[in-house]
Amino acid sequence: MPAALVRAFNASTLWGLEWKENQRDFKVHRPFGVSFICSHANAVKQIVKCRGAPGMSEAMPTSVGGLVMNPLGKPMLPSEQKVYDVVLKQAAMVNDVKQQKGINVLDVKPEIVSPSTIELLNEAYERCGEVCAEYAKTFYLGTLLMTPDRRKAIWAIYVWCRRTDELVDGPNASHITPLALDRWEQRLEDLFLGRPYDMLDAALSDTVLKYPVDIQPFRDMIEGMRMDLRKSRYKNFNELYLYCYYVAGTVGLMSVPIMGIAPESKATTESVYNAALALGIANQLTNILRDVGEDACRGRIYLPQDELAQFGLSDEDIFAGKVTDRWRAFMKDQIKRARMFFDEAEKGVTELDKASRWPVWASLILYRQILDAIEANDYDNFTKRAFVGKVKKFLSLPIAYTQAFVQPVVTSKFARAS
Ligand SMILES: CC(C)=CCC/C(C)=C/CC/C(C)=C/CC/C(C)=C/[C@@H]1[C@@H](COP(=O)(O)OP(=O)(O)O)[C@]1(C)CC/C=C(\C)CC/C=C(\C)CCC=C(C)C
Ligand SMILES: [Mn+2]
Repeated sequence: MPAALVRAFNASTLWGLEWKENQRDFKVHRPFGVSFICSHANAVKQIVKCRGAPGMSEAMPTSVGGLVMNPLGKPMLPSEQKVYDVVLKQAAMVNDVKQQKGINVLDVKPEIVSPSTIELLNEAYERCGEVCAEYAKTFYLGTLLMTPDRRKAIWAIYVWCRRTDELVDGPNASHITPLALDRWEQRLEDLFLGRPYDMLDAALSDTVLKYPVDIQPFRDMIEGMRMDLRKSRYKNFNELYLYCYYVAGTVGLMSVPIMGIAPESKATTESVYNAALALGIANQLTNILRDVGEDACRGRIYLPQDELAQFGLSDEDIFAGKVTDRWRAFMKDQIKRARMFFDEAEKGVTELDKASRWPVWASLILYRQILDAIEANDYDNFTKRAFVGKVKKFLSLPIAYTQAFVQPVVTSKFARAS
């Protein structure tokens, strides 16, 4: 348990727990600044009491025997706690504005721009759509199921993410220095202030003006790229989780304000953000498992080193690229974990605005099938690239539709087997 601070609080009720430096007592924060010091046992009682209150999310971390547990029922890793703080801040921001203004902040703000600007912006959005279609057919397919306004906003976010990733993965990657990433971050700050540098930035600048999108996940994605520049090994899942948050969990947080939360949803805002975060993490873990061979060719191993060792595997085995029983057993474990994050994400999709559920289900089901494809390749992710064929892709659309609009009778297992 970190000495400084363990927080397991619900931002909407403002109940909180602080682990005191003496490692014995907790400070319990209550709404309106009333707080008190109490023993560990009492603090656990308090937090259990607070979680039992109506409207509390099941996705919230719980405290068991002094350990903060994650939604998967495992003790929370330090990086999970750090990321969870971001989720709470994102959700608290939305809740604050909602309370102050008494409006649904996830509604689109009206456009107040001249016709010529609208024309230029439309062109910029069109270009973003073309880039998305060119680089990511599956995501593009998902965006076609969205309302036109949301589709444009997601294209703009997609393009910014893709350009950010290209800085460290693209053809000029070998020339990219931390300074270049600092400049990219300055450009980001500028576009959030309404000062876009180019057309594609202008589309995002317009999007963040219209939707309540916070800058923090964007900054964090750049941080992920910095991490990619300085690191090619991950000691354990704690380190890998943080990387996955930076480069992919952030996409989930960026997308929620666009997708919108259903006005009739009873879930807490943070539980929806948490599910979106889980979808990003699940996607990235899947990406990593699909690309083991490709990444190894670039000298990169995005797998927890301690878990590899537990299965008697080392870097040399990855570079040798032989599918052995040890490798299969290791992969089974990794796939199981990725699926747990997909399952966690599922809980949040139903809470999204009705019009957004279909595309999100579609992308979830499609991405999850890559894990099935790795299994079908007998875990050979060294020489074979797992992919979902066109027929399966199109068959996923009605399944996603059923999940989104009909009573959700299709379970994750059924969707996987399709
Ligand atoms: C409540 C709830 C479940 C809400 C849904 C929230 C939501 C829409 C989440 C989306 C999560 C998502 C799509 C994450 C993307 C993860 C990802 C693929 C990250 C990639 C990182 C780096 O990986 P790597 O370098 O190993 O991979 P490549 O070989 O380079 O591909 C990224 C490349 C970072 C950049 C991410 C993107 C370019 C994708 C951004 C996608 C969107 C904005 C589209 C989201 C749209 C739909 C329809 C889900
Ligand atoms: Mn990449």
